[in-house]
Amino acid sequence: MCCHWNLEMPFLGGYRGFYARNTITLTPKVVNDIHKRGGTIIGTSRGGHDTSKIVDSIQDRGINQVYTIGGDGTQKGAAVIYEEIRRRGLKVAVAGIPKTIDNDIPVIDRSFGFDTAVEEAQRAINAARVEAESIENGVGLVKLMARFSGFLHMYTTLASRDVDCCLIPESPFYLEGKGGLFEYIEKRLEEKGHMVIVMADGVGRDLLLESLQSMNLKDASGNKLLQDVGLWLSQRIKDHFALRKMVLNLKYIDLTYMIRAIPSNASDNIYCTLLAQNAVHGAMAGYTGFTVGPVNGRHAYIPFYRITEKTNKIVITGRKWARVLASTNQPSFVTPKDVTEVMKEEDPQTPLLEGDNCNDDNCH
Ligand SMILES: Nc1ncnc2c1ncn2[C@@H]1O[C@H](COP(=O)(O)OP(=O)(O)O)[C@@H](O)[C@H]1O
Ligand SMILES: O=P(O)(O)OC[C@H]1O[C@](O)(COP(=O)(O)O)[C@@H](O)[C@@H]1O
Repeated sequence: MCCHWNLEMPFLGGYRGFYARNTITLTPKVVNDIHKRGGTIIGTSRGGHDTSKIVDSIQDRGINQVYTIGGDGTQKGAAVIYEEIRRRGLKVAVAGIPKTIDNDIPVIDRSFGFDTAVEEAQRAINAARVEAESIENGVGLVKLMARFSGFLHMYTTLASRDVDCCLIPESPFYLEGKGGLFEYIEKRLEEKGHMVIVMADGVGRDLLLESLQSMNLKDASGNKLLQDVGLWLSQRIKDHFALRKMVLNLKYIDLTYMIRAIPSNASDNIYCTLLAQNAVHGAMAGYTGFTVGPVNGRHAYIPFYRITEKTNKIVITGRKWARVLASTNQPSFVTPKDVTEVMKEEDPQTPLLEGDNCNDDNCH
């Protein structure tokens, strides 16, 4: 990229920034150190996606390149803007840059921020293990972000080797009876005297739906809001052990924003630069309507429709999840009905490549 640029248009505060008319001038001096800080200097928001107003603003200002940075929602938003730009016949390139700690964007190998989040989560797991190890029948319960995809939890578990149970949104679990979570905790404490559980904030939705308050509440982007499942699970585990008159010392660590708010690590810094450069090169070369990112290790321009057609999720009948089960020894909780449903979902009608989109073990 050239060195004498002056980027005057970045809109502040996500999509709503397009019509709020707040912009900031980005110069090399302004952005020089931003990779050493967490968060974003251009702000973020949920909701506020009025396509028509956004494209009006793009048109009024004579913008000819639009770059969006964010997760699967952001890519969907960019795709809709791209369609409207095409409909109006404007000469404007739209490029998406995949940034989310959830790693839930399909097709690409991983999203920017994911590696940093996995690394940071290791520190929490370590703290949970130390706390749990120090006390009789200690259980460290760590909650990490992600409502619908358990990649962060799976990779954290595989990397740390201290995790005894990993609960992800894709794999429904149950508490009571044979093969249930309570039985496993009892067994693990008997064997080891302590244990660490990692959970996503989107797990156990079916169990939580019993609590009516959390139903139909949505955030500004339309994502379903969930009750704090970590506090709920902590209480259920404590109640179970109290009923059985067994000693239990549970330490609950809720890490949600601690993971997302930190500066990116070295590998993500390099990756981010590549994504940014490739996005600019794509737009300059005349491409539009794409998300940039590596596919099986090769950087590619992927049409929006491929990115928005589904969400990247862990295949609970796949090899990678099997590795987690083998390394933790936790019950799989999977029933034959779950397997049939996964098989149905994983039967792609229009494969992109063989081993499409890293859901299985070809990519990460
Ligand atoms: N299907 C969609 N069409 C248009 N805009 C969308 C769509 N889904 C999400 N968005 C917009 O994208 C932005 C980011 O989405 P969100 O789900 O909050 O975060 P993320 O990008 O991390 O997934 C929000 O402003 C939201 O309104
Ligand atoms: O409370 P907020 O700001 O809406 O964020 C919560 C959600 O954002 C996410 O962290 C995703 O964030 P990013 O896509 O920005 O990395 C989800 O895992 C989580 O459920």
